[in-house]
Amino acid sequence: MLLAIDCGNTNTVFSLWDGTRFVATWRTSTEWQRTADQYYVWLRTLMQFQKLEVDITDVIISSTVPRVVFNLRVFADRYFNTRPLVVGKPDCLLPVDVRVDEGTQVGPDRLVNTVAGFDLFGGDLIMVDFGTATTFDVVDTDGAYVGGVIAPGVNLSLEALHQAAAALPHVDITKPQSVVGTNTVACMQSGVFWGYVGLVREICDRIKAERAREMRVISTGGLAPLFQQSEALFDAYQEDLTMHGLTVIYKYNKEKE
Ligand SMILES: Nc1ncnc2c1ncn2[C@@H]1O[C@H](COP(=O)(O)OP(=O)(O)O)[C@@H](O)[C@H]1O
Ligand SMILES: CC(C)(COP(=O)(O)O)[C@@H](O)C(=O)NCCC(=O)O
Ligand SMILES: [K+]
Repeated sequence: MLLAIDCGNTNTVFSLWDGTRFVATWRTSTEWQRTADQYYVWLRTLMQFQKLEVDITDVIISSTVPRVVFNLRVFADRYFNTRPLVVGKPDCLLPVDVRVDEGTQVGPDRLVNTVAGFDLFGGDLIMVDFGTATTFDVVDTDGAYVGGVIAPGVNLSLEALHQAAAALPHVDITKPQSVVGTNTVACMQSGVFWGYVGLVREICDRIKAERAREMRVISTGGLAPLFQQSEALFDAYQEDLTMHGLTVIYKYNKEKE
């Protein structure tokens, strides 16, 4: 059984994959101080709770936080006696090219999203991932990652307003009833929600114009449905995109062994 770990700047997702489907998925906050033993106790408890008696033989990791990788490697080695595949490291092969400026360390999550997108939808894609940051990954006709865009995340934008302005409260994002807010919370939600709708539309239009071709826009991440519902910004929404990409990369490396 494969354990796939997707570590973002806010949350880390663990999924068990039996070769055809995900049998379980758990989420924890990302903390680089967490030790291998802590991961194991946490995972073991959840597996017992779901009465999952499975043998984990392989581990693959994608992490946008370099510091957590050390403890996750120890975790894989100590408890599952396996050397994990770590996306972005030279010994983890990718089924697609990466065409960016020399020396650029592309976020592994963006590489994984590219692989997943190409596998599910083919080439000429814009993958939009609503994480801590909102990333746009441009997938070429042949599946290559050719760059993209990084924007502040939805919650990060709201949090920045709260942090920087004494009179602005902590606010959760929802779709506002109208553009003109008649209270502070509504004003903040409007700024971020409609600002984001504009941001996504403008960036996608400009990418398509710059590349002079039609491209499909695929969204992922917890907040993607909020924008999809009203504004039809995306051609498709794919919930477990990053996890899917991890399984594709795992299979590719197994075949190459
Ligand atoms: N389903 C959801 N509804 C609302 N907020 C969400 C949902 N999923 C994630 N978030 C929020 O979106 C932000 C990014 O989360 P996540 O996608 O896990 O980021 P990352 O991959 O960077 O760790 C966080 O602030 C998180 O609390
Ligand atoms: C842009 C990101 C912070 C997004 O991370 P996330 O929101 O998923 O935690 C991450 O992909 C990253 O650190 N990238 C490195 C720079 C680059 O991709 O060019
Ligand atoms: K992510």
